[in-house]
Amino acid sequence: MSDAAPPPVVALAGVTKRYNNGTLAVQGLDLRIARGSFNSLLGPSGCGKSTVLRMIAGLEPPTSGTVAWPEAGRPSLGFVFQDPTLMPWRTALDNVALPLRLAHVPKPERHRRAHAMLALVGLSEAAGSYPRELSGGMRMRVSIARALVTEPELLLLDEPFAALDEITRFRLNNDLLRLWEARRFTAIFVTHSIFESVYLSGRVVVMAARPGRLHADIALDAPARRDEAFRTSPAYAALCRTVSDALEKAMAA
Ligand SMILES: Nc1ncnc2c1ncn2[C@@H]1O[C@H](COP(=O)(O)OP(=O)(O)OP(=O)(O)O)[C@@H](O)[C@H]1O
Repeated sequence: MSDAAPPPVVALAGVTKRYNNGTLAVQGLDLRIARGSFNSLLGPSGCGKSTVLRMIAGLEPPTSGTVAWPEAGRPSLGFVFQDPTLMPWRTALDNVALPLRLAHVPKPERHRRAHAMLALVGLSEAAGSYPRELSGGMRMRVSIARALVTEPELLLLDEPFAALDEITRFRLNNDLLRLWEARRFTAIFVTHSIFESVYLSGRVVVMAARPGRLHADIALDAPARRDEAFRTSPAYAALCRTVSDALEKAMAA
């Protein structure tokens, strides 16, 4: 047995992104993401968080530097956006089943898997409902179920809960954690919220803006199980203070 750390799922090395209009969105970013970890990217508006996520997803090429998959090649990916982007003319079940349909999974099998995912996000009752009949939180649950139905190894989430009220957001934070505990996908979660990043992640990567760069990389020594008791604990408050201090420095940097 070797003591060497396992290779990361994804490794960004010296990644710079300059858009065609000249905006230097990200400069010289080095980032390694461990398998099965839950990571948040936190930073002020415009610091390049979404750009980093899009480069990892392969939706945007870096201008220089590399995005490499050292482990076993590029894993399967799921992407959750801030807007649930559901098809209004399809039921919740059919929206969740869509990636399986695109992958030519036979109908009985895709319905079985879509039903199982809807059950996992607590929406069994809503399988036959259309998006307009669902609340914002329910629509986001459908969107998460759709991203997870193919059982991706890497889940990328770009401020998925930003448009939701705080109570729904807290509930969905818990849902996401329970899904992560059950499935142990690798997660990279973009957020503006210190509280959310600390609640969800084992690691918070704080970015600074203009140009977007890594400012601080904070490992969170928090209980294995995050729940409402953790949210109201002194340990949580102390971790939020640590991350808040780092963010304040990032904004002044
Ligand atoms: N397609 C694009 N073309 C040109 N500039 C872009 C493009 N996408 C993003 N930018 C610019 O790149 C910078 C980083 O944007 P990005 O959306 O990655 O930041 P962010 O940290 O995710 O911001 P926010 O938190 O506000 O969503 C910003 O200055 C933005 O205006």
